[in-house]
Amino acid sequence: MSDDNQNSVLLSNFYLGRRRYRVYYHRNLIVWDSEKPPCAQKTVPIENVIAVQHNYETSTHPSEEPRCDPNAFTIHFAERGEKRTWKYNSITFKHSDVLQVSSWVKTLQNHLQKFTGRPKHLLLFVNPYGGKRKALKIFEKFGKPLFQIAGVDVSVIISQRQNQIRDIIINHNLDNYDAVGCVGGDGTISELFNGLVLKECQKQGIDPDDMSIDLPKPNLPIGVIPGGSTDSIAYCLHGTTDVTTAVLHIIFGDKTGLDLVSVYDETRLLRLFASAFSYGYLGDIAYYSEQLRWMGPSRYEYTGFKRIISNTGYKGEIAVLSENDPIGTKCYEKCVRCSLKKAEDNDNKNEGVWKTLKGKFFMVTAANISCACERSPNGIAPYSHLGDGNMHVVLVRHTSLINNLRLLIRLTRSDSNVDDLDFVEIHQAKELCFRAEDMQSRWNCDGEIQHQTDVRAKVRCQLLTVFTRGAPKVEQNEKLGCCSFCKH
Ligand SMILES: Nc1ncnc2c1ncn2[C@@H]1O[C@H](COP(=O)(O)OP(=O)(O)OP(=O)(O)O)[C@@H](O)[C@H]1O
Repeated sequence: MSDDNQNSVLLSNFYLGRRRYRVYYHRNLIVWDSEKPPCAQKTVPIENVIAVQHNYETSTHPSEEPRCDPNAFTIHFAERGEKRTWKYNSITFKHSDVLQVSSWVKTLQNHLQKFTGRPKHLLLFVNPYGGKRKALKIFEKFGKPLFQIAGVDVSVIISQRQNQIRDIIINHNLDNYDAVGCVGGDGTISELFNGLVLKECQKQGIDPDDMSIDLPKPNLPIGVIPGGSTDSIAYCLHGTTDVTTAVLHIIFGDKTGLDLVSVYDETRLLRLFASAFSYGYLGDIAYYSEQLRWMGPSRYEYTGFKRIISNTGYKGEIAVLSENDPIGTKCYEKCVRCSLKKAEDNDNKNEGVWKTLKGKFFMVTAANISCACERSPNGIAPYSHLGDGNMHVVLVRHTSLINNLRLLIRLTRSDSNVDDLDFVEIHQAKELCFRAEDMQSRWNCDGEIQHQTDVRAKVRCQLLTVFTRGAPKVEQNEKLGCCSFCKH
């Protein structure tokens, strides 16, 4: 914001119904307080304002265009709700002097134009198949009205098959859009960013199968609106799976860098993931639950229970490339660790030391983010950051059924982690290499099944730009979790 905007002052008395309010705008804050008791003051930073509009009078006949009411204007804004959410609110002020009204509207609209990162033309993919199959309803009810108020022109594409979103992104010209987004779960988001990175590779003539090459950064930011079953990526980005919060995060236009991890077999790039890449228990859940999709999200509880009872261990060898970076802080809004990485302008030169670990594992998980979700409020890797250039490799040794249950109970609680269990090891890594021995499981890659077992993976620091203001810190007395088995 320029100094001009910082210093400009507006002060007027407006009416809200019959009550008179003193309203002023100074230093990017809109403040109103009632003149008579009960006194109530409200402050809205301009960055939380969605739109400022003249009011329209309802026409008396359907053929008549609604007429502008020159004596009233509305401020549409966002404010903090419960449990890390944002909610929408609005206030309409009236004044007998039309000049007062138009001066406020003009000034505030001018100030809003300074937020140049706010998207104007959004291409939004809706997956009608994921989660409880309500993604379209979610968009119609929570997304569309807010985007309309904010003046975001949204083009909606409803996906009709698996991988269609990825194919559309790769094969169509997206020059008319300044952002892309989706309503869906982790698999839908994965299609979106896999498509964007491959498109950029095509454009720049880069071979995506060459692991030693830096992958190009897509130039379109992405918006993530939860509409799947687990919605772990949305939860980690926004701190909640509340849809209104996700939509407001797109409208605000604030962005952050998200690491992606590219996974290869011997010859080619298999896929990029943003959340978790998991072998053994969670790989089996992805594989067996896909056949029970008709059950909705509860398929994960059902398959999870069956797999835990079977307590299968898988032998394998894993090598991790680690730098001597300390683990121990959580990733919240305005994360210092992630912003330092951004400033370093990471060039993916992965220096560090390779460590090799062998054994029989109940589960091997590479977590690019904490993988928290509604059912696992801390996630399997609570200290994994959105954009610090590292993944956390969580190794769960094959052990007793009781220990597996201890692990799962810990995962579902908001007051405990898994890192102090003696059969769990966590390694911070920039690269990993896995080789399966004898009996083989599958990999679960952001919820999608990957059948190749012997793989290599490499973190691509802040390859993706996503709309979010980040997840605020959880208050001590806030309860976010429930108790059921979790997919991640
Ligand atoms: N019209 C469609 N018909 C069938 N599959 C589709 C369609 N559109 C998208 N898909 C596929 O649906 C799969 C599931 O989507 P998604 O991952 O978003 O939901 P989910 O698995 O319920 O949620 P989560 O991954 O958060 O647990 C993805 O693999 C996606 O490619």
